Amino acid sequence: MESKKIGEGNQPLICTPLVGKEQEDILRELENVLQKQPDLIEWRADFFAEIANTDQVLSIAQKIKGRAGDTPIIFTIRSVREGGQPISLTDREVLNLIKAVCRNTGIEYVDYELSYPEESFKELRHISAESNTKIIASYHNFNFTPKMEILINKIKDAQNLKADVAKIAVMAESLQDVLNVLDVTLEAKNTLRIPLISMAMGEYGSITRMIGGVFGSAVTFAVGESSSAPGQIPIDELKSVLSIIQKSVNQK
Ligand SMILES: O=C1C[C@@](O)(C(=O)O)C[C@@H](O)[C@@H]1O
Repeated sequence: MESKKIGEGNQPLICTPLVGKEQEDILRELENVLQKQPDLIEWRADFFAEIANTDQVLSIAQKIKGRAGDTPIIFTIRSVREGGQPISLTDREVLNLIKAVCRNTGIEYVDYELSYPEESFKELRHISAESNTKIIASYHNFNFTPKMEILINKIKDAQNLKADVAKIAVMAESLQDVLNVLDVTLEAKNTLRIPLISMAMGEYGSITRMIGGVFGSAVTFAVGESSSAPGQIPIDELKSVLSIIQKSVNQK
């Protein structure tokens, strides 16, 4: 299978998360998920019980990378501030771990939140450029959908920080929120130099996971085995929806 890159092609890529707590759960989940043939796999390492053990994290990351073959991997440590699991690492330790992943695993993408200081971003940019690891600069709001202007600014920040990909995930509390996320996505598609991954979470938000690609979202997250956020749809169902959309919409 040919390896797909975020932002290439006119179809959104489907990413499935791994959320196991122990090594054996993660590797078993990986086997199941691979059978469903996602375009990308995200390892949500904040779920891993031994995240404070760098050697363990690197060893699992290498195993995931080795087993996934051409399917690119995203390494993510989602902070509690943005809806992740509580972990014992400081922000500095998180940065050091992500740098170690860049240097030692061959993983293609690392997620780094826009809420980290600009200096940390520059440090990561420097290291990840050496290893050719791409940075996804992300913003999450698990409570509500901020004003469109705020979302646009987050996306611009990602580009200004020289991230390779921008990502926004916000909780939709209404259909208007869904429209706003799609509106921002279309605007970014027409004005941004880097690809955007956008989605809304929750019941309403699941609409964006199906049609976000039409408006310019480069990736949509789906359940392979377990969900990592509210509103994610099982990958098989999402694939059916996307193939119908692909047939009926000429995405340029
Ligand atoms: O940022 C995202 C998007 C996400 O929050 C979602 O809503 O699908 C799921 C997370 O695992 C991922 O890191």
